Amino acid sequence: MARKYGPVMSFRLGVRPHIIISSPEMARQVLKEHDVEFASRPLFSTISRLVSHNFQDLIFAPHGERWKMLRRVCGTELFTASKVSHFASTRKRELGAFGAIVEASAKDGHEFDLSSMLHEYFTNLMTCVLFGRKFYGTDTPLTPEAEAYKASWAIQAKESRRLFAGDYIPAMRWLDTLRGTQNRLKNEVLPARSRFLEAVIEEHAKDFDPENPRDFVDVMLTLGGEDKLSNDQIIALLQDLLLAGTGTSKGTIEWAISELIVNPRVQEKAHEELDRVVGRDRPLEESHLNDLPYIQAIVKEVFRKRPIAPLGVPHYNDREVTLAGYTIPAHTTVLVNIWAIHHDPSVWSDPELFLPERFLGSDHSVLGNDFDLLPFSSGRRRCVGIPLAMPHVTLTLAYLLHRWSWRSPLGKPIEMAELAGAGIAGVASPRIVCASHR
Ligand code: HEM
Repeated sequence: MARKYGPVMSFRLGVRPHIIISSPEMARQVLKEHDVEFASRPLFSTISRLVSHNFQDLIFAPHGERWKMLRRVCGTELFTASKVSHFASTRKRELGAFGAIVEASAKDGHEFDLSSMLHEYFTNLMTCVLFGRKFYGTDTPLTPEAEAYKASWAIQAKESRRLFAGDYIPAMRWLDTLRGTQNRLKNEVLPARSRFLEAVIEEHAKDFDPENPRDFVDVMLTLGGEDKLSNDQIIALLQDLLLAGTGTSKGTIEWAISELIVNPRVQEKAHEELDRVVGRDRPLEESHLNDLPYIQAIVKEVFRKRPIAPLGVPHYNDREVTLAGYTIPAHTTVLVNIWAIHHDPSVWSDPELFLPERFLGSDHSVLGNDFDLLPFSSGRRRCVGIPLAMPHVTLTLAYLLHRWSWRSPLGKPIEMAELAGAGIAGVASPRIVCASHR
């Protein structure tokens, strides 16, 4: 479509005007030249209320004072280099627990469902970093409140895949009411979330040490002055970080392992590098990652070929903007087609091939400075979790390759189709794989 209609395509969905941007130059204009003007978010009544915890969060916040405060808290308190290294021991512990599960499942050449294991591992990793609790694989049964909270996630995931008629044609809002979404939201999702997370915050408040925070809730409780967060804001932020920090990393690793299975030459080169730098008899440590340029190139190539958020997160302009000669009316939803940019043959040679070598010796960055590589987007709304996402993804992939060789079960080739839903381009079917110990 991008090739047929050009780098700026406009269309209407009901009452809402949209544009889709599909070239690096137009992405630069939107995310850099006109960064402030396009820095807001469209509000969808049903779904926004659901995921934003009654419009208290960061991801869906319009560009304004509340967004600036939450973003500042993330940048200066949560995702600093020192906080990220503070959680290295949590990463090591959770990776070890995940490794034991893979080891047991891979025994005797059995096939197993890597997708559900990754889901549980990344959820545990994030909930430990956020509030020091695990939801999967614990010896102690979950409390009824924790079970209800976990169940509310499944409802949210299901509801957020839907399109709500009333968001596009206000006269049809009755249809959404009839479907019962508002009621499920009011009566099940929001109360379950509040009950569990309120209790977590109260428990933390009893005995936290500001000098030695155990997790993000402790850090948030130490904030004062203009950065002081209400309990509702803490809940909304925890919800955002859990939402943004699990499916994205899980999906990226699923694609990485899939690409390595269908590209055994690349997997072999990755094994060679790991054997040379780490060796098979030593455990892989986070400190090895800087010495693994080929693994890093694989991660970049996965981000390029399989961007997990192919249309990013929608941007929005509160005022009319002139963009490269086009008049973009106020209240337009702006989507940057990251997928099209990453597959543009005028920018990338053989874009359909999986070639990590294209990044060896190149200073191409995924941080939003190069507008032809935008897995985390760019500008003021760029992903705030990059400092955590990079070690989560790179360390997990290096660990999985260091310990095992990966292949598809005999007679069951890996399905490489993409499944788009709620803005995430996940794998179309769970990754059923075999792994042999190296
Ligand atoms: C593979 C991993 C990840 C990818 C590819 C990714 C990608 C993205 C993208 C494309 C956006 C939209 C930026 C825009 O609107 O222009 C975004 C926003 C965001 N991401 Fe990530 N992300 C990842 C992991 C994480 C993690 C681990 C966290 C935090 C724990 C996180 C937190 C956020 C938040 C809070 C926003 C909203 C920022 C705002 O609206 O100001 N992400 N991410």
